[in-house]
Amino acid sequence: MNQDQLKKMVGELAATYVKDGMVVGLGTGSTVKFMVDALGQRVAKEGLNIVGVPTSDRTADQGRHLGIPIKNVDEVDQIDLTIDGADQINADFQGIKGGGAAHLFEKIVAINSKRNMWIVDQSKMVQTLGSFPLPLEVIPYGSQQLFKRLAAKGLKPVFREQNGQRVLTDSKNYIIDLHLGEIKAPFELAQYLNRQVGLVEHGLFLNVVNTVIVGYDDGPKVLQAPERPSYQQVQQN
Ligand SMILES: O=C(CO)[C@H](O)[C@H](O)COP(=O)(O)O
Repeated sequence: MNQDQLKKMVGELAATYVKDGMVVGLGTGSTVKFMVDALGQRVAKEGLNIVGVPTSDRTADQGRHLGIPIKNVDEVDQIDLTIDGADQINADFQGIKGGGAAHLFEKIVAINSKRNMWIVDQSKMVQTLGSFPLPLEVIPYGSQQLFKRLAAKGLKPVFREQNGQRVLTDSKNYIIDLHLGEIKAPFELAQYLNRQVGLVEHGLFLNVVNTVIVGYDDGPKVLQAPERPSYQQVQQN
C-alpha cells in the first residue's frame, strides 16, 4: 500500500468511532481529510447528528462543504472526541504536530477534548522524536530576536517559507521549525519553549493522545496510550 492508501485506511476507520450526538474535534492535514470525507458520508447517508469543531480554516471549509455542522471551540461546552493527524509519535506516545502549520488551534482543541485520537501511517512511528523539525508558531513582531535566541541556544531554527514567502498561520503568525535531529528530553524542551515571549505555541504534544490508529501494510493497528493528565493541562492549573 502506498502512503495515501494507508492514510485513507486509518481515516475511514477513525470515522467509525464517531457516535450520534458527539461534538467532534476535526484535526488538520492529509490524513484527517480522508476522515472528514468519511464523516461527511455518514452524515449524508446515516443522518449522523454531530457537531464538528475544526482546527483550521481548511478543515472548516471541507466540513461545511460536506454538510457537517461546524462550530467554533468557544461555541461548545466540551468536545467528546478529537481526531487528528501527527507528524511523529514516539514509543511513549508523545508527539510532534504542526507540519501543516495548524498546531496552535490543534492544541487548543485537543486540551479541551475528553479523548484524543491520532491517525497516522506507519512512517510516523519512531523511537525518538526530532527527525521531523519541531514547529513553533511565533508572533511576527520580534520574531527575528526570538530566532537569534533560539539559534544561540543551538536549536537550529529555520523560518518556514513557501514560494519564497514566510508561511502565515490562520492567526497570521509565522512558523519557525527547529531542526533538532533528536529530542532526548521533550518535557525539558517544552518547558524552555513555554517561557519564550512571542512564541505562541510549540508542536510538542505531551501526554495528549489516548488512542493511536496506525496504518500498516497488513492493516490498521489500534494502540492505547497510558491514561495520564495532559502535560499542558497540568501546567495550566
Ligand atoms: O499537525 C498537523 C497539521 O498542523 C498534521 O496533523 C500533521 O502535519 C500530519 O499531517 P498529514 O496527515 O498530512 O501527514
